[in-house]
Amino acid sequence: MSVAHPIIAVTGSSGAGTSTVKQAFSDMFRREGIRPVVIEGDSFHRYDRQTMKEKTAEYEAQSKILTHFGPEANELEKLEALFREYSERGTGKKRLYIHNEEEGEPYGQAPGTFTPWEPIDSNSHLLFYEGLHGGVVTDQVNVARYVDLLVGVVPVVNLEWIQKIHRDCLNRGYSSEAVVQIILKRMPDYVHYITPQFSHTHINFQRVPLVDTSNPFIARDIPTPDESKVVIRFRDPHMADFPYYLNMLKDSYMSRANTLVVPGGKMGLAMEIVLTPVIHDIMEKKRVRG
Ligand SMILES: Nc1ncnc2c1ncn2[C@@H]1O[C@H](COP(=O)(O)OP(=O)(O)OP(=O)(O)O)[C@@H](O)[C@H]1O
Ligand SMILES: O=C(CO)[C@H](O)[C@H](O)COP(=O)(O)O
Repeated sequence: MSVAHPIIAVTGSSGAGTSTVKQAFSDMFRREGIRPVVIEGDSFHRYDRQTMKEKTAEYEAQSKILTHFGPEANELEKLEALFREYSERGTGKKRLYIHNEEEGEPYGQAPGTFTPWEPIDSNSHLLFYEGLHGGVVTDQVNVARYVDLLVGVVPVVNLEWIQKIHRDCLNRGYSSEAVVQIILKRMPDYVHYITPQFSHTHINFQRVPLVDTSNPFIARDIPTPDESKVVIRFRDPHMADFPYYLNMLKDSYMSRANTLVVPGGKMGLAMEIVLTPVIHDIMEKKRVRG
């Protein structure tokens, strides 16, 4: 945690919608005049796509499993070191993992490769992380302890899978069968390294569909925002101004003392209403400290 160099992290599984939520944050940052340094979680993968394929085969030959959810396929020590360095000095290094042709074009790089490490803007107001491991804690690393605001994005799992299958087939060139195989293979790492993070988060946004998603593997469409609700859970209810939220968000209600439910179509607005005061507070403390 750092008053001078705060870190905001959005953590969630692959297909949860963290990239979509990143857009909501970038709108808030723009409106508030905040200059973030943006870190993508996938840039901390340990291997490029070709090496990952080779390593996966080596693991399988030894009856072991290597997946992008677990510590062996990610440089979690480097992620922790970046968060530590940023929170102490506001400096560090970043790179990108290129998923497809479109992402690679500006860099002249092929899908499945990394851009070179480069120093981050040393005049940023805060670090914003979006990805798989923003709140990870293992025997070796504790990334969560450096994060000033940790937000979980967690659709119920059937919806998460539908979103992943759609995105990977449409934008990343995978077949639906290949995505199902990846989901299956990642399950142990999902349980051990992804879900425990949602106990460290300050706020979770969980999208719950109101249409039948009982067989996510044949679903043709992602349930729309209007076909869903969003459950927003605060670890510390004292950080929440529930009367304000209930007043601002039509048709919202509380389902528990620390939990707000809003219509799915209001997810963006709810994020803005809930998170803008928290971000203001972080920036105000930074300003007062000078
Ligand atoms: N609230 C939402 N309502 C409708 N569709 C959504 C919502 N959030 C995400 N999606 C859809 O789900 C898919 C996955 O979302 P997104 O790419 O943001 O996931 P991600 O968590 O960033 O995945 P990865 O970490 O693998 O990049 C996208 O097709 C996106 O349009
Ligand atoms: O979603 C993921 C992790 O968040 C991807 O599976 C991972 O980044 C590997 O990507 P690719 O299959 O494009 O090489």
